[in-house]
Amino acid sequence: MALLSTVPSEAFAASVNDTLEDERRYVAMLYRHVDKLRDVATQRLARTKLDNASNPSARAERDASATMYRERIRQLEGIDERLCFGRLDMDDGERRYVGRIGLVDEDDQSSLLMDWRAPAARPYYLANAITREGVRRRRQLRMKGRTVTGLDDEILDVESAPPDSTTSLTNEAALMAALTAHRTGRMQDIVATIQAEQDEIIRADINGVLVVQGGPGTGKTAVALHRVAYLLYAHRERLEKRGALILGPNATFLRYISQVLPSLGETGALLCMVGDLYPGVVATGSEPDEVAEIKGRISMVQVMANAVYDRQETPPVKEVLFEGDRLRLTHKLTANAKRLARDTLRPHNEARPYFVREIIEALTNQVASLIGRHLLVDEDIKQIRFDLSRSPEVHRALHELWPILTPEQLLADLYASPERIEAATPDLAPAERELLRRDPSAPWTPGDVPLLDEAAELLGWDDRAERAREAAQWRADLEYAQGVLQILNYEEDEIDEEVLQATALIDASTLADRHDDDGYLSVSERAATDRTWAFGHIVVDEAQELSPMVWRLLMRRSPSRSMTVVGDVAQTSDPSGTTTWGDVFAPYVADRWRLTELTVNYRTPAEVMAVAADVLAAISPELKPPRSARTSGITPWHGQVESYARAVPEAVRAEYAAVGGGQVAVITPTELVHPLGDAIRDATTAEVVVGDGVSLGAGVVVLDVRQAKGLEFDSVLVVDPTGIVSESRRGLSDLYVALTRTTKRLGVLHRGDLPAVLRQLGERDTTDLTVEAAHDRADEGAR
Ligand SMILES: Nc1ncnc2c1ncn2[C@@H]1O[C@H](COP(=O)(O)OP(=O)(O)OP(=O)(O)O)[C@@H](O)[C@H]1O
Repeated sequence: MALLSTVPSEAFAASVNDTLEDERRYVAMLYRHVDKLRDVATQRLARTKLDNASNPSARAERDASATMYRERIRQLEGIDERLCFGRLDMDDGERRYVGRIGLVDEDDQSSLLMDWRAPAARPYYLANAITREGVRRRRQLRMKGRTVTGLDDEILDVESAPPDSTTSLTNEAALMAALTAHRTGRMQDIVATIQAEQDEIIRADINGVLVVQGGPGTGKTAVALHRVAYLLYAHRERLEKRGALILGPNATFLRYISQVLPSLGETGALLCMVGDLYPGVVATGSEPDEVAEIKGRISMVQVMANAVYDRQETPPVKEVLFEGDRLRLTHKLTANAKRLARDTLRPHNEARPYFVREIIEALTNQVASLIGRHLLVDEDIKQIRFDLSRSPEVHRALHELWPILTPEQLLADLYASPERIEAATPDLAPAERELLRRDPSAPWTPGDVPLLDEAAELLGWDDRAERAREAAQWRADLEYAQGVLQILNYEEDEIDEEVLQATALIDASTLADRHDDDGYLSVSERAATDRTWAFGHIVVDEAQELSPMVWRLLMRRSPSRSMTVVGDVAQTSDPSGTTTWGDVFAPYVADRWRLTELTVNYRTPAEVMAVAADVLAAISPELKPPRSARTSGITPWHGQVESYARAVPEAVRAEYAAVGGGQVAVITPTELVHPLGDAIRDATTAEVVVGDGVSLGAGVVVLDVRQAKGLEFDSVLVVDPTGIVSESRRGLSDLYVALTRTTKRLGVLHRGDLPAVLRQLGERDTTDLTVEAAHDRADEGAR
């Protein structure tokens, strides 16, 4: 992809000025249109709220309408910023304004604004001087709030361009402005500057598994999110019914990307991490890598099957007391009942009635023999059978022989018992078995989620109705609370979700009968509460990190195998993750998956990428680094220091001053995150946040590599590279991730020798660092 400059001449700039007013008028008209649409939706919402629906179905209808109007208002608010960002002038004189949503003139149905996803808007991203696609001029509108502040024109038809105009092939001016802007802690959409190789992926066929491999900063996440917006537009009916799932690596990352889809006018996708994929379980626990690695192995499928098998017991003999008689279930009897139940090929809980029926039949025969069969008529036998099936002793025996199990119970019992672990894991070494042991009171971890899912399949566990009821209740609680807060005169956008939840506790029982129908749950809400939900499309980000067991779970949620999988096999940190895409998909789609690559790094400047390339070569000489879209003119540096506690806060102060209002990240081994965070807090006036769940807008954040996955900052200080490399089995990949989080500046601080792979860093005198920091402090004092 060529990235050429647009350098407007004076004559060209003058003509731009002439038209600026016209564009301002046009865009103002578009905003008036949007305001009108929003007013209509607001009025309809108000009217719907007044509707005193008298029966459950009318209430469900009212709530569904209210949800629809609220979504519409949210959509129109989301697209307000840079509503219109470009214009195409076609050869035949047609003008197409391109923006976030489509708007039409109500009188003549002509297009006022074309949705960026419409086929007719595509030349905006693809046309160049060689393949013009009928475009004569492409115009970028620069906006501040709702006002057009400038124009960038590209004349694609050289013949008709002003004689001294510069012809360029791409939107480089706008692209570079976007790439060098300060990071805010929230990912921005790229709708105005999507590049051709990205556009191909965004609009690729929805069917099948599409793998997008790309180095750091190549826009994989951005492309994946814009692809969801595109698919929601192009296949709205399918995705409205089945929903779209976006899976990301951690909560911080999900918050980081959470604004992108709303800014594209889409709110209908479900954002999750692996820990959320088993409804009803909050998998927030953590565990050592080696435990997670065992749980992620595909051999756990057999382990779970063994664990279930182990719960179907056949003791040598089982005695059951019934009305004073001691009945005997011999091994042969229970084994026979077990075989019959298993032969049904049903999951454990569903096969149980067959087992129970056999056992009750066997016990009925015994009781009949004890009384004397010749004395009994059919009615008596029926009565005995009935009494046995009501007997607590019989129930107890049946429970011991073939218990009804929930997935949580199966897994908790397994982890709690060395004997059960041994029985289920014949192929594990004793030390590995020991690693699986866990206290039943410990919280579930993301590694447990696919095992619970596997267990649910094996057990035939179905709690959809219960989950749906819970979700309906939750939604009802929130809406009630919202109502209360509005009575108290809060504006809707001042109400944060935690306050809502607290207020929701006021009167849960009133709510229960106000919303006794769950028919108005949105698709995402229904999908989130249903373990067996089949999504219309699944997007997986940082996909290299997923274990084989998680892939198995995801394939269950995508029977149509409609997936977009984005990742970089060079950035794999998780010991269960993958370094070869073929290995992931072969079991599910053989070789029927498509691989596409992104090759340009939009985040990391060339100076930093040159350093990271050596690390990449050390991971695997076959891996090629992406090409940086720009240089920064800033040399990445390293400094050897005696004490991190002293040097890091000074370096942070210097970097914070250097990025002037931007964001600085310290990326360091996990054990240093909190100690360094504390030391930095005392040394800077900036807001400093530390560790997971970071507030994304803070000036300084301190993270380990996993927490920094997928994020980016104006300046990155990597502290203790040797510690990062030795911290995990894939330490070099972690170092590669850490180095490539910066959009501008990179510094590396180390106590011992600099790792050889970082030899391209320019050496920096650390006394100089202290002097610079002191200088900044003096400056601040002067201000
Ligand atoms: N066409 C584009 N126009 C403007 N900005 C872009 C474009 N493509 C990518 N970017 C920006 O480049 C940065 C990196 O993008 P993104 O985070 O999607 O990359 P990634 O491939 O997912 O990176 P990583 O694998 O390192 O997490 C983001 O700030 C993104 O907005």
